[in-house]
Amino acid sequence: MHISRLALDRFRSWHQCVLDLDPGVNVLQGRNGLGKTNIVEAVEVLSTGGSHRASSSLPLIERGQTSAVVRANVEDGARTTTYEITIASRGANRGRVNGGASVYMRDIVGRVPCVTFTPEDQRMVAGDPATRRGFLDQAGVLLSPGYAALTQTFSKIGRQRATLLKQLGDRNASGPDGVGATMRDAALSGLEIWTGQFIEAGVELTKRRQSVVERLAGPFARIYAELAGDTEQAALRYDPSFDEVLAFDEPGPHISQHFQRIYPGEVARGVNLIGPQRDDLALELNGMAAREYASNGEMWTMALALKMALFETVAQDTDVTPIVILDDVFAQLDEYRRNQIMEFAAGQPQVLITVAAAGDMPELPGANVIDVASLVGGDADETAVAEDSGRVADDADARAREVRSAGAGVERSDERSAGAEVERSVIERSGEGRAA
Ligand SMILES: Nc1ncnc2c1ncn2[C@@H]1O[C@H](COP(=O)(O)OP(=O)(O)OP(=O)(O)O)[C@@H](O)[C@H]1O
Repeated sequence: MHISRLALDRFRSWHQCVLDLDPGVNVLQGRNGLGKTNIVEAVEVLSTGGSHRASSSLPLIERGQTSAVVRANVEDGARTTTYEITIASRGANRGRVNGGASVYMRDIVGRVPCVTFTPEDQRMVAGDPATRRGFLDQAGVLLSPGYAALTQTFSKIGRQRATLLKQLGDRNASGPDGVGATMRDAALSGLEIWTGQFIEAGVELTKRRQSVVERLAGPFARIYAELAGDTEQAALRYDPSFDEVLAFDEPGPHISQHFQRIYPGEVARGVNLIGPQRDDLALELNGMAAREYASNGEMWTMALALKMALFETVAQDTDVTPIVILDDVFAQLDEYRRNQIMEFAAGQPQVLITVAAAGDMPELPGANVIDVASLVGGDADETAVAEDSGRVADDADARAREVRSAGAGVERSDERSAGAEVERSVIERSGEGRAA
């Protein structure tokens, strides 16, 4: 599987951009700040519904705009499929396949798997649990069908429950009176219902994550040993907040009792004190917590092994080899580490590399080198648009090319003009939350 054409509208710094990609190695080359990472980030979002450098949709949308669109023509054997996602500042993110019916974006993600390697990957070992949860969620989307929908449901329930906890805390602070007591009773019975739903969705999410970690743990330990030498032993373990799920066949009643014990604390702070939003991954080296024990180099190797384990597991479990993204790894990593990555990436069906200076790049014979500066701007003819939709583009800032997603795929304006598709899919939003 590989992406043959990628089109971005209003995605981060790109107002419009279309680029053709080859199977094998593609190098996106251009000076700092040109938008190279933004391009590969769009692929990551299409693939996993999330980005390693944004925790919400908003930063992904061009400043001042209300939505961004990413489209990709994906080649698989003789078949071309066009995937499109619309990221909205308000309302649900949407998706379409081959210009068909609008669906939730969460129903599209996972179909074009990619694994991204960045110099910041080391943070998965040394950083805070949220970074590791981000990785776990991306792995879940790629390895566990329906995972994105489950995390969305869980987040929604979590927000509702936290709102009730805050309300109860406010009432406690202002002291009970006649009206306050009635409202407090209503909030309490609401809390009981939301707690039940929170436990149900949380247990399901915990089980999914447990299964994902179990699948990654073996390859991770093996790959680490291969990279670092057999004497070092790395291990990956899931450290769930609902640890009752690991201990009991029927964890629900035990978690419920746990919630009763922590009720005063939750009301005082107005937050959900336990649940998958507090999960972590334990990364160990020779039986010790890697965060406190491993050297910088060892942490890097662990992060690399973790990403490679994800790549290998996705390829085996889904029969689709993920696209490999190497974002900025050449400028920021030493030669030994660059070589480790390149050895792994060489020969994969598609590799996207970003690089600022040509001198930072190793010899890559046969690579498709894309000058990113040539995608920025464009002359007046290139910004011409949309005749058949009756829309005349008056977008003086249009910096690149008009694109269109339809059954026939993502097309340049010089192949077929259009534009109304983008607006249409934005309109087809439901009132749901903004995550994937
Ligand atoms: N939502 C947004 N709207 C508009 N511009 C944005 C948005 N998010 C990021 N940018 C801009 O995108 C640019 C950074 O793009 P990107 O990180 O892709 O650069 P790069 O080419 O990878 O650079 P480097 O080589 O330094 O890593 C910055 O100028 C930033 O201000």
